[in-house]
Amino acid sequence: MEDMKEQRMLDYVLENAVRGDPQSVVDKLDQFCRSKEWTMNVGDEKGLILDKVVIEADPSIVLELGTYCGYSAVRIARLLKPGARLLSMELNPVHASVARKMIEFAGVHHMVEVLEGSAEEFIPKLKQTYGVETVDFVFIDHWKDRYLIDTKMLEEFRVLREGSVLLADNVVYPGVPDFLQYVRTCGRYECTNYPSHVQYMNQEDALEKAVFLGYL
Ligand SMILES: C[S@@+](CC[C@H](N)C(=O)[O-])C[C@H]1O[C@@H](n2cnc3c(N)ncnc32)[C@H](O)[C@@H]1O
Ligand SMILES: [Mg+2]
Repeated sequence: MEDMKEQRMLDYVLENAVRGDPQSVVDKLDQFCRSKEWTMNVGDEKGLILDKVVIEADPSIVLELGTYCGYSAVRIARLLKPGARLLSMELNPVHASVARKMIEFAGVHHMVEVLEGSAEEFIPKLKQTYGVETVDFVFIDHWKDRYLIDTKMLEEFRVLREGSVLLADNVVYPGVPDFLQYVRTCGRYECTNYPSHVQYMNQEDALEKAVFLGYL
């Protein structure tokens, strides 16, 4: 693992950020990606949109599909109110391990739980195993061919409530046309598009907010 960029990114944070200060962890992650190696964190530019949508939603229960190294988990957690929970799902055990260390260093581990495995595996267990009745906010940022399937699973297992906010990354690049078409046309969501750029690059990208209207 020492030769992986995820480990180098973690080491950079451990050496340069302030323990217990989530903003400094976010800042040092962005600094690493801008000055050393590109990684797939949502990044500082789209991160400002993520912040705005989280603040507006003021969620108590948050789901994240795709933790990677914990950048967005730390970014979201720093905005949550006391007692709020973030459950973040990550398929890759190396990523999950780095993320847990990042989250612990940032001092937000009391509100963030990394679930190691696929979203498909955890969504059906949210109510019984994790005590989650419904979620207030979902950040969707895992593999792009899973956005639509896992969104439909969130509906099927009644994890969404009227007003639940989905925020999906990368809807332009690399793009998720099946997901976008579904949320924009099925009648169950009110959608807003937030144009931006791919993290740490000039390539156009966007986030899509889809507010669930209920099981119509
Ligand atoms: C773009 S990265 C997430 C970036 C993270 N949200 C951030 O901004 O810091 C996508 C992550 O999703 C994970 N992943 C892919 N498919 C998944 C699935 N079906 N369930 C859970 N995690 C998945 C990948 O291993 C990868 O770490
Ligand atoms: Mg992304």
